[in-house]
Amino acid sequence: MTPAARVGAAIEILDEIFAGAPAEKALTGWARRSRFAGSKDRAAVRDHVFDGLRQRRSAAAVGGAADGRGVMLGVLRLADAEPETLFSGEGYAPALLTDSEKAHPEPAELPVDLPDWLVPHLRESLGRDFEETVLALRARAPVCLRVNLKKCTLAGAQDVLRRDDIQTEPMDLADTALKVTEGARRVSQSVAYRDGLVELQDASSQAAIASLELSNGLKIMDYCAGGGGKILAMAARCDGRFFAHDAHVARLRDLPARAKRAGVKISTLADAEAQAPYDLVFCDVPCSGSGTWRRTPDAKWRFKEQDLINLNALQDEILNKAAQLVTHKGTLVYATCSVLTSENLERLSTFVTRFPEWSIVENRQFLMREGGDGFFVAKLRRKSA
Ligand SMILES: C[S@@+](CC[C@H](N)C(=O)[O-])C[C@H]1O[C@@H](n2cnc3c(N)ncnc32)[C@H](O)[C@@H]1O
Repeated sequence: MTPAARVGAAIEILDEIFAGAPAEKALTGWARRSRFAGSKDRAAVRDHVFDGLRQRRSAAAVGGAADGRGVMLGVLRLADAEPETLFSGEGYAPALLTDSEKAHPEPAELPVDLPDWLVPHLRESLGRDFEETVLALRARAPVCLRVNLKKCTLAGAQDVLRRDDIQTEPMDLADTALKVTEGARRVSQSVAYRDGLVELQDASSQAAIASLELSNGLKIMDYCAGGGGKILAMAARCDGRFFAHDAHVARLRDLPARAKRAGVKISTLADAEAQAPYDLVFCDVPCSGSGTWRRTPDAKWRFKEQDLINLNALQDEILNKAAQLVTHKGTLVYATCSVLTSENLERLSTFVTRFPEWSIVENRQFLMREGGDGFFVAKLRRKSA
């Protein structure tokens, strides 16, 4: 496909998404209909579509219309690309720019790329960091790897990755984190990945796990384990007994293979109580994902006020249940990939008000300016411990 045809495809897909289709479904549907598109074409089209979703409002303001064409035109202008060469009207390229598109004035100020109802929530949660976070949400997220210290050093992993033409650099945020600077799409086929030397994991999550200062011999439960990213990171940092649970058991299905690759043992449990109590219960609760909206920009436009209310109730319920699984002197960890106070400190103050025997020992909000995703982590212990 020509660069212009890729832009044309992105316009078509964005229109489907704006009409209500989920982004992944629209992208897969297009790929199925477009057998001529190779893997590089699919990746380029996906990048355009995700740029359009991240910058939906600002790009529409710059492009002069809120449809796929206006948004793509705006995305290109915001990136200082030359849309005239791509909107050529030739072959599968978008139609030539109209006079009014060409003359569309630059807006004095770019709108915030968030649904209106969310703006005050985010402004209140982030205070002085609001503007910077809004800007960060417009940009692509870095691809980060976690080096498995049980198998190799950072430098050793970099060497093995280099042999597969994957270039990386260490990140300040976490002692295990590498940022991929070249060859990101080759990671999942690389020797380093296949042999369990590295896993894909955002640097803030890695830093959150490092902050737990885990010691050998602990019995640890990852209560909302999903694919198991957090328990794998914990198991790589100490020797202990590791358990993973998820309300949706099917989400744990990849974990045995990932654990094997990493050279660690993790038992999956449908009933978390079966092996309770635990020295540490980690709750990576379901959340808005606001700290990761650079990676899943469709999610921020779909997220509704009622979703936040429902999530807050679920977050409270999970904390209440998980607390009962912790040994008397043990630690309860609460984490989200969100920057919204209502999902973070507010949940913890609701919890300690209801259960005053617990107190918050430590908490940290990671922001995108530190190099990783937005992420929140807090440690709680019983006052009598
Ligand atoms: C943020 S995700 C976890 C991601 C995972 N820790 C990782 O690093 O890949 C939240 C998980 O909580 C699970 N979940 C939802 N409700 C739950 C509940 N009541 N109890 C336990 N897990 C729950 C979801 O199925 C989902 O997999």
